[in-house]
Amino acid sequence: MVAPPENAPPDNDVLWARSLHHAHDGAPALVGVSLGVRQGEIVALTGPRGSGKTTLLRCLSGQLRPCEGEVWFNSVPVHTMGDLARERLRRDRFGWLGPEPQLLPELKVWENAALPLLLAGASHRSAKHAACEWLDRLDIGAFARKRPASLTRAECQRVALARALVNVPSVIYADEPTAPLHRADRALLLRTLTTAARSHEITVLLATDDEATAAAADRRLALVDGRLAVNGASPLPDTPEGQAACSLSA
Ligand SMILES: Nc1ncnc2c1ncn2[C@@H]1O[C@H](COP(=O)(O)OP(=O)(O)OP(=O)(O)O)[C@@H](O)[C@H]1O
Repeated sequence: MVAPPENAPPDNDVLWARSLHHAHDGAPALVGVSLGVRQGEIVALTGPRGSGKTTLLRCLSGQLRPCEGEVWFNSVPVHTMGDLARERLRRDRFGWLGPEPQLLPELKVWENAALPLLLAGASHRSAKHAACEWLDRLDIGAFARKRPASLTRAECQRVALARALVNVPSVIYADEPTAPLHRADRALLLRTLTTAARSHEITVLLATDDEATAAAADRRLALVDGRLAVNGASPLPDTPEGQAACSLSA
């Protein structure tokens, strides 16, 4: 039997971070953020513009290596992984949904939605089948053979959600996913995301400054100036006590 790594996190958290610090060009964006998230939880990450939400999602998803601190996914250290391993992890186990759909204009809608499966080596036929199922659920199945340029922005955002869900990832990082949408489109996108997450036990980290969007989550975490606040109180200092109290698992 392989011994667990030293200082490994509790194994009941799918995602766990300890004392994350990150600075952009010397300006601090995250200051001692520690958290743990259980499988299947939907957690809203709230806070004003510039409070560090995107930076935290990027560190947790392995897109950005934090200046200091640890990120663990299913008890595997992400912060020490090489670039290739992190890319594979992001492709196979994580989904990303940002405020912009970022679709590839030369690909058809279904190909955009199927991209994570195609990149992972799934057959064309099974990837298309899975992508079209999600597109149907999002009421855009009729556009499967079109190019993104012929869709509205809200429809493109639904394609981006289908792409995030298509390989049924362990974790979806959603960064202000409803920000560019009108109210009805927001509701459909959120409903599909949360329904899919609950039925497939997908963990969701949802960064938002929109109250209605945050209300769809099981729990909230507030970031203020790169620090986590606890229950709306002032952010705790970056001490062992503060880190412990900041843990989402507490
Ligand atoms: N690539 C970057 N280069 C330089 N500074 C950055 C970069 N990304 C973020 N920042 C700065 O880091 C801080 C945190 O930004 P971040 O985008 O993480 O916050 P946010 O809460 O997601 O805000 P927003 O809602 O505006 O995206 C801000 O002061 C921002 O200006």
